[in-house]
This record gives sequence, C-alpha cells and structure tokens, in this order.
Amino acid sequence: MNWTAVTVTTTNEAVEAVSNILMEHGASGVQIDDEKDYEQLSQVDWGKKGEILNVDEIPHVKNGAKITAYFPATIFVPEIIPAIKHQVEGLKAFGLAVAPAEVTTDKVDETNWATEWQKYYHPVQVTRFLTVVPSWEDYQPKTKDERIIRLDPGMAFGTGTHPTTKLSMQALELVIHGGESMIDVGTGSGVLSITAKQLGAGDIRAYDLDQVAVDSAKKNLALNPVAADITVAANNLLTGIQGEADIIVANILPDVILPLIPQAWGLLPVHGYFITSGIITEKLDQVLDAQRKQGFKILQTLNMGDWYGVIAQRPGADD
Ligand SMILES: C[S@@+](CC[C@H](N)C(=O)[O-])C[C@H]1O[C@@H](n2cnc3c(N)ncnc32)[C@H](O)[C@@H]1O
Repeated sequence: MNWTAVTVTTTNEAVEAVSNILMEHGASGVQIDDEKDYEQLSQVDWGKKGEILNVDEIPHVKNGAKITAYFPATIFVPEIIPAIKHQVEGLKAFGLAVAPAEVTTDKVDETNWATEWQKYYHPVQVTRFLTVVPSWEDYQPKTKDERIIRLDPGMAFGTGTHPTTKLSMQALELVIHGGESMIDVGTGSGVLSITAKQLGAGDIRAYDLDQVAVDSAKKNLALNPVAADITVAANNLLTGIQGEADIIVANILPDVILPLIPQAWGLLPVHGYFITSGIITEKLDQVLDAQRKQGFKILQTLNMGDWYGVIAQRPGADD
C-alpha cells in the first residue's frame, strides 16, 4: 500500500493538539520529533549508565517539534490538508503557540487544493434542531424541526465542527425561548449569531476584534435571510458598548473571558444569561470562580472532550 506522510512543524506545547487533529483526519499513526525529548536525554551521563548512544548523533529537530502523520492510500490527502492547516491555525485562538505551523506533504499533488478543500466540509448536525451547512452544499432539512445555519467557512473561526462552537450552540438552544436580545462577543464566522436567530432570538449585535472575522461574519449573515438585521462591528470585547442584552455569548480564550466578566455583568439585566465557551479543563475553575465572585449564578457547565462551556445568570434579589 502507498502511504502519504504529512508533517506539521510546530512548537512543543502544540504537539498533543496537533497529533489529535492528524489522528482525527484518519492518520494511521503519528511520529513525534520533539526537541524537549532530547533535552531530557542529554542530561543523562551516558558513559556512566553504560549506554553507547550519543544524543548529538541522533538526527532530531533542534527547535520546536515536528509531527509526521501517515495516511493510507484510501485517504485522499490533498482533500484534508486545508482543514488540517485551518485547524492547526485555529489552536492559536485557544492560547497555544503553533508557529511556524508549516504543513508539508510527501508525494502529494498540491495543484488542486484551492477547490479540493471544499470537499472536506459537509453538513454538521450539531443538535436535533441545528445543522451547519457549507454554502455550496445543496442541503434540505431532513425534519421539520431542523434549522440550517449556512456558512462559507473562509478564514474566520467557527465552522460548527469545533467542540467549543458546538457547546455554545447547545447552550444557546437551552436558553433561547424567543425574542431575546443578544450580544455575540468574538463572533468569528457569525455562526452563533445566526444560530440564535434560527432559535428565535430578537435584536442581535455581533463584535470581533479581527476585521477579517467581521467581514467574514457579514458575508455569512448575508447567506442566511433570517440573520438580515444582525449588526456586526469591530470591537475589543464590550469596551464602549452600551445598551442591555438578555444574552451575552462569548466563545473565546479563558484569559480573554476574565476581563469580559465585569463588562458582561454591566450589560445584562436581572435573569440575563452569560454564556462562555472555549474553556480548557485546566482553566475551568478559574473562570467559574471569577464569574461567581462577580455575582453570577452558575446554572450549568457543558463539556465535550477537553472543552467546557458555562451558562451563568445574573440573579435577581430573591434567587
Ligand atoms: C474561538 S473564536 C469563536 C468564533 C465563533 N464565535 C464560534 O463560536 O465558533 C474566537 C473569536 O474571538 C475573537 N476575539 C479574540 N479576542 C477578542 C477581543 N478581545 N474582542 C473581540 N473579539 C475577540 C477572535 O478574533 C475570534 O474570531
């Protein structure tokens, strides 16, 4: 059988996450070449232990890490490379340094990547009610309850495939009953704003620090008639934003959620919901503590793999 090797050059801290990405795409195994492993080896006095190895003579990376994944011939590698690149870059949004994040392949024809990558994105049924559909797919709801969020994934984060987006969508489904106003902080592709509209939310304002995301969100809103009245603008968190909203949602880095907590408190009415996601296991307690300290009541935590989402509420006097 012919195999194709895909190598990602990255940092030590991203090794596990990048390996997971490659395995999820169907790699039959990964080989990790991490400079850190050799640092450990070089501390050993090889002579005294009776070893004959000299670490300097073993070929290895001197900076960061290289992860090589092997794909069988049954997987058409050019089709998955854009998604791998996109997901490795996406790890930055969760605080992992990934640079240089180079993805190279052995014996792969790259000429058709520009269009081939579209084959990777397919409709993702996130919940019973919510399905994210790439803009080029001709997809019809399979049941009368199914609502469609149409997206051109482009460069912005939020294709509906990442657990943190899914957790946010699930949380929105739990709290939206109809007519609520909402602010979407770090809107990315606009996926959560469109989701909220499909669930019946009222007035929605979406913000992102990154102009590329703002432009991408605008394009995606235009693909979804239900989202026609959502406003999108560039903004740093909720700085300078006025006017209450019944729901504030943010799928963003834990370190960015922390300064957002007092801002969200200031814009939520009593019984308003604060939904946060993008929280890795190690940071969950810190985020929950900070929300409780602010006065929020934690209603629910949602979990998928290593990721958490939180539904908090601004309590009333008798709660
Ligand atoms: C993990 S993505 C979430 C995208 C989308 N909301 C979703 O759930 O899939 C986080 C987004 O937050 C944006 N962001 C990061 N820091 C921000 C800040 N200080 N203010 C506003 N947006 C920010 C990023 O540009 C990125 O688009």
